[in-house]
Amino acid sequence: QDSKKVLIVYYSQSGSTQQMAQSIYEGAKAVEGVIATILPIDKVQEEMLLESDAIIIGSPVYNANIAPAVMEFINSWPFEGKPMKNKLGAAFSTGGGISIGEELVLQNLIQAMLIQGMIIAGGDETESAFGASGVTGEAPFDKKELDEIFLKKGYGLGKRVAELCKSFN
Ligand SMILES: Cc1cc2nc3c(=O)[nH]c(=O)nc-3n(C[C@H](O)[C@H](O)[C@H](O)COP(=O)(O)O)c2cc1C
Repeated sequence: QDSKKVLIVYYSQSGSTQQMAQSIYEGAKAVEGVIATILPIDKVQEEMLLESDAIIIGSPVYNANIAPAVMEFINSWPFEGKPMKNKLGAAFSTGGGISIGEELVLQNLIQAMLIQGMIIAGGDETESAFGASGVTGEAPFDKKELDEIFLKKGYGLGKRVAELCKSFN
């Protein structure tokens, strides 16, 4: 059986969503027989999307919405013939404050992937049921590094998606 390919893609202006992406990558690559790749959205080529078995997408919260660059990225995906259908998808986000958009962004990313016909997975715990999200600007989480509590959700999401990928044929 060929190795399964998990692609982790993100947009990040100030590095927090990138930190979350990195923890997801660590979780995914810990699974044997899975090739994990991590890339900012502007480096993703269509061919990479098409050859991936799973795509995990991350966006910062911008005015309680997906960052426009991430939405543009998803809007650019091929749709004719639904080539993304039945790929596994998952979402992550970081937001400045608690409950001012993180969850909305996860939901919107999930909905966009469902339009593409993808199969959606959440994280490995109830606390990451819609994907992995983290708070970056409100106390006590207003530190340079993303808090361990959020990085752990990211790791668990990456690992779960990679394991699910392996169990799919
Ligand atoms: C234009 C703009 C709008 C934002 N709107 C929100 C918001 O509505 N809710 C929120 O929680 N954070 C908001 N933030 C904060 C970012 O989501 C937060 O700092 C995030 O962690 C940045 O991710 P990055 O470091 O990967 O760029 C906003 C930031 C910017 C630049």
